[in-house]
Amino acid sequence: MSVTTRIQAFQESMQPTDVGVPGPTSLEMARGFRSIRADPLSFLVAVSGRFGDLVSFPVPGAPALLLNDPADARHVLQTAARNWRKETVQYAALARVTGPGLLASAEPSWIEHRRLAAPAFHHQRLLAVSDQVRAAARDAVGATLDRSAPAHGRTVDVAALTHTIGLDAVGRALFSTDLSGQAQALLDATSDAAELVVRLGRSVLPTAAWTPTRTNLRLRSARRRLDSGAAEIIAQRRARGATSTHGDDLLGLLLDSGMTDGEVRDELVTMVVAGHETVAAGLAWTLMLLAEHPEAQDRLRAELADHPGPVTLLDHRDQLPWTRAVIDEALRLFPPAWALSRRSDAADVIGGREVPPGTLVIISPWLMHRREDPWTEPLAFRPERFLDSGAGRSAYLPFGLGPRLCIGREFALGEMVVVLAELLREHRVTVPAGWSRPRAEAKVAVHPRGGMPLVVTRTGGGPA
Ligand code: HEM
Repeated sequence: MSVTTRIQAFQESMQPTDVGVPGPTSLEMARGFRSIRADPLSFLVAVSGRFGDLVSFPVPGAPALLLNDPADARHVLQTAARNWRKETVQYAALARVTGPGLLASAEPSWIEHRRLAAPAFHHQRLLAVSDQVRAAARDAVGATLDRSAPAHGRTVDVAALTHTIGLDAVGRALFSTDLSGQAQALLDATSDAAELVVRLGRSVLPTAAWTPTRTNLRLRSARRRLDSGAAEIIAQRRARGATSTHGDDLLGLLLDSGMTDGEVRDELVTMVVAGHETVAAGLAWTLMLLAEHPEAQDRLRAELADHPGPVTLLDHRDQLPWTRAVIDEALRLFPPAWALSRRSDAADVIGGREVPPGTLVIISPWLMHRREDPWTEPLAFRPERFLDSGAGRSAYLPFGLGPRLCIGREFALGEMVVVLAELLREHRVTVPAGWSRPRAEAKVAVHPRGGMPLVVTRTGGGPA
């Protein structure tokens, strides 16, 4: 190929592919670059308001589309899932921390690891670890609030509290390990890694992992710290020895599966990253909504009073329907996973348009959950929506859809119910004087910027 032909081919590959879908121009994107980066959630809301359910972004090469029609999302994530893989910048960035673990893997062989891990999330196992999750919640609530929540109330950053519980619950339930010795180091390393992953996922030019940029160096340091945490957990378990098996928790299943230590490490770090930040953020927003809606909180406390026995990770929709509806509605308004991305292997039809191989799509639960159809008054907090017929469920995907649906869904929902029960049975949360909501910041999870300061008051049990 001549130099001129090569230059022409390069120039063509740098042109956006027009598939006849409206969207912002390159100039608009360039002008809005800083604000888009600072607040991608508002950007997504603005472009879908302006261009509708299918929006095209002016990127070089194959099309990049934002899909906000529930039927299109279902097509990509479920019906045609085989054609839409996780081969995207976001997942490549995540894989720099987690390796090709379950969450980031774009390979069809992901299914083998999913099958190996699945028994750790089966119903029987979740029932068995309910005590551990309850203990994680009780210990953290006790340590934070017994000191600091007198009868007249005290302001507490509940986001920090839910982070501690989230990490401890993963450690106890999935690895039968007390992570408290390395909790701060793991929390710091995962939050550093998460921040850097987001930065890499949003950067315009991909940087090779070996280039000594500041981000790469910091990422390497976070990864080293996570590696050493994971290595310690694996070594401790191996040191216990195995009679016939290493145990029936997730770590035992992985060690018995014949995976290499490197592969076990990837799954372990995946579960730490995917399993604590999301639940912690979801709980912090749930507590905020309950503090803003005291009547909903009183109803929840009354429901708990009618159910004095220990709460398990399962059966809460029957036993504590209001509590569960509150969680469902909080995950609608503040879905921790705010954007899912996929790339097509082969040509397909999306929203009636033919799209070529290599098309990137972004599906945002944050946007989908704010659609006026089917959600009436979508910004209002109304847990009742989830008590009845299931209206709106087609546009509800806090845990994704299809074969890549969150493996930790039942664990996460159960953990959230357990934590609310442990905290709110004997405490009330209210908003501090001069309250304004923390900004929703889109990192790996949508989390409250600067924490979630709420006033926690001891009630001594029963509705406040
Ligand atoms: C409220 C809490 C949680 C939310 C909102 C959430 C959300 C999600 C979503 C949306 C996906 C699909 C991503 C995609 O399709 O691109 C996902 C996948 C995943 N989640 Fe969760 N998650 C939560 C809790 C957890 C927990 C507690 C764990 C583990 C302990 C976990 C582990 C995973 C894993 C391993 C995957 C990848 C599954 C696969 O591809 O086979 N998540 N999660």
